[in-house]
Amino acid sequence: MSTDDITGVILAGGRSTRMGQDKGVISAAGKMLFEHIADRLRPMVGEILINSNQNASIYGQHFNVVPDITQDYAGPLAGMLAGLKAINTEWALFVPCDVPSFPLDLAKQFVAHSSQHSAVYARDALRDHPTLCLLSKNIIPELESYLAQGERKVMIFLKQINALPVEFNDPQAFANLNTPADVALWEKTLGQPS
Ligand SMILES: Nc1nc2c(ncn2[C@@H]2O[C@H](COP(=O)(O)OP(=O)(O)OP(=O)(O)O)[C@@H](O)[C@H]2O)c(=O)[nH]1
Repeated sequence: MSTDDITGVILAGGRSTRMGQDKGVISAAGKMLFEHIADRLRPMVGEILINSNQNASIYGQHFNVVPDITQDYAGPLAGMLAGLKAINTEWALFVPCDVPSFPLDLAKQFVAHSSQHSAVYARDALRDHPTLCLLSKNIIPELESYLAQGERKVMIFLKQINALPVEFNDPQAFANLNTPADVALWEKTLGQPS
């Protein structure tokens, strides 16, 4: 599998209630959060899409925007379904808009482990990070039926489809920015422009 076989999908479809405004477009360390994600993602994929349910006029200046198909904020899996249905490649690499220091070798490690699996996801020594995952389009029917049953949990779905966890060493890489305080800390520590 080459980078051209993978579309990067930035997951920015949540409500951002803890942040108080759409996380994807807040400014941090000189750029909007989704731009930090896109810059990191760009070398890993052939094309980038953004899953979002708001601010399409901002995201749309940079990338194609794909809103959720399912109703009522059904969680990140809704964004994954929308992304998988929109891509022109077999594979989608999903990264949330609020994990700006995600591993630089994310796609490389996922691809190295994907030959026997239609789904792989990240974990570190402490926890699973199921919203960072590489999924094949062929899981769409299972995902549709899971969501149609009213189920929402990403990790349970990934287990159900026998997704493979791929371990990464640095838990810091998965720092998740949910609040303005998280953003301020990230800017101070990891987010300084080099
Ligand atoms: N498409 C889509 N993505 C979602 C939804 N809810 C959360 N996400 C995404 O899932 C990832 C983790 O989101 P959370 O931080 O748990 O939820 P959030 O809505 O962004 O923020 P809070 O309202 O503060 O919980 C982010 O990339 C979100 O954009 C949803 O209903 N639809």
